[in-house]
Amino acid sequence: MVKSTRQLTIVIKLGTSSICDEKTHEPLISNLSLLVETVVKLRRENHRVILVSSGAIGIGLRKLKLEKRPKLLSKCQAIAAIGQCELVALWDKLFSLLGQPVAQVLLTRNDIVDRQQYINAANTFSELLSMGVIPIVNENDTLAVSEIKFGDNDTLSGITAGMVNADYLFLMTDVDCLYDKNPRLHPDAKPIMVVDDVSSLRADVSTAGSAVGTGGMATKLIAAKLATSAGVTTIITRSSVPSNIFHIVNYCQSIKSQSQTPVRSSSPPLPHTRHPTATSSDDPISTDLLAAATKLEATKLSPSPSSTSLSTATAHHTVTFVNSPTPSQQTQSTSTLVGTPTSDKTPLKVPLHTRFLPRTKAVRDRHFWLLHGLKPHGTLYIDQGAYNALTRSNRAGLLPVGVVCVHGEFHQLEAVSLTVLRKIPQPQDAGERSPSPTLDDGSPVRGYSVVARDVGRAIVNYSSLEIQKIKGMKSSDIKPVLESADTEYISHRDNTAFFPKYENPQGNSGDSSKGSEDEA
Ligand SMILES: Nc1ncnc2c1ncn2[C@@H]1O[C@H](COP(=O)(O)OP(=O)(O)O)[C@@H](O)[C@H]1O
Ligand SMILES: N[C@@H](CCC(=O)OP(=O)(O)O)C(=O)O
Repeated sequence: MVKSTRQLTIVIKLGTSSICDEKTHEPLISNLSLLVETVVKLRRENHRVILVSSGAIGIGLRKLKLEKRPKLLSKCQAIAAIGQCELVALWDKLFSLLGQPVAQVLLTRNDIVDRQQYINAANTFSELLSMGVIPIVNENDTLAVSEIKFGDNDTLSGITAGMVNADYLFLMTDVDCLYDKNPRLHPDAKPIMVVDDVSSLRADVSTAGSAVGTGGMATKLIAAKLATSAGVTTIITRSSVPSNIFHIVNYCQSIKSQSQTPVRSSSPPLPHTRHPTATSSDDPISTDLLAAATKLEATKLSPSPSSTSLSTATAHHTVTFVNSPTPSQQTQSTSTLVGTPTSDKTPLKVPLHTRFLPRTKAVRDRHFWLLHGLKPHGTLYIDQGAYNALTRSNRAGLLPVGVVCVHGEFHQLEAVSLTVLRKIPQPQDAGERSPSPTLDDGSPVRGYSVVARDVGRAIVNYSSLEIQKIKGMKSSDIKPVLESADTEYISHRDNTAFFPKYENPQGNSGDSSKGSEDEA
């Protein structure tokens, strides 16, 4: 049972490797049944659950008695169509045995690029959840070609979790957690228990996973980054013991409630992970991470004044409670429950998992959609003045004067990525020798250097061709140059959004703005 006084929204993503056998592609009926039991228990406790289920292609392969995925896209799409039918029938059958209604939701990226359709999808989820139904989500593989594909269900689950403002996203897979390297290839891989910021994580996720899975760990990290930015606690854990979800949620909830209360100065030093080998059993493992994690989250809840600025922007610290266990710890770890006492002095029993901490300042609703629902069709390179104007507390829109360079071809009302450039100061004295500005850092313009790439998104009011003509100009020049000017803004402030790391750089009041920001 989940010890939460309020209703939680939990998104559970199950990868292909957890749904069907890697070689035979036979459905893993016992796994699926256990998951169904867990989800139904959560429902009976009044929590809201969404299942993101992969497996259409795997199940389709088995139905057609094919050994592996064909290379041809249209063949894969046909197989997915066959498999999806069987997959949802299987889920429906299992949930029906326990009287739980389900609904199928198939999405492509294109479906959520349009704001109204995004809202429609969010409203449908909301209705289904309030009816007590379990939405079962998959990518609509039959329609999705590369340009309009999420590409993997990890990303889709991250977007779904953000869309419904979930409390938890569980990425259930065939390993216990994230390791510092692939445990299938490296038996000495070390588990990573808590991640504060995915961007600064040091783990090798470059190697592929199971034969049936799509993205391996790399796409799980993308999903974790996406979901945590929306305030969703994200967990990677093994799928074969779904009831672990209860232990993990209880553990996280108790950390949350403890982090609201002052941390005692007698908190023990940061403990080490206790885990025998990289490829562990399914037994729940207890750790004594609670106090340390509580301490960490208390720090997050009352952060010290930030010293982050754009030019010096560094990622938050990453906490990876990683340690090579000594042989004595190895023996101890599987058998002893060493939870740090909670307020009621009960040790907590926690199965192995990786927990990605949610951002305290969550990106929600329209901003989440701008950053993650849209697909950028090009890049606008803006100067630092424009960046300051767009991110200060009384945010401005983007004017032509702040745009230095345009890359890609796009139409009006399409989305672009934003990159910030800085002008390299030139020596006053012409005789003074200084390094001539170069394009070494990948800057598209001589005399400028790149401060930060892909800091945010903007929906533009002018096409790339039009912006090429008016970039660097005053707004009053738009009409003479383009012969018409619907708006002075290249992008309205409601149509721009910045990733959390770049959202509010310190000292960016906009007061000292010059040039573009004067106008903005
Ligand atoms: N650093 C890592 N830590 C854990 N697993 C990793 C890591 N790097 C690669 N992997 C691989 O990722 C796999 C899980 O991804 P994947 O096969 O796509 O699963 P799913 O079908 O559940 O999405 C694991 O089986 C593992 O082999
Ligand atoms: N939509 C595809 C799954 C794609 C996918 O992301 O698979 P996985 O990496 O196993 O979660 C299918 O249903 O087969």
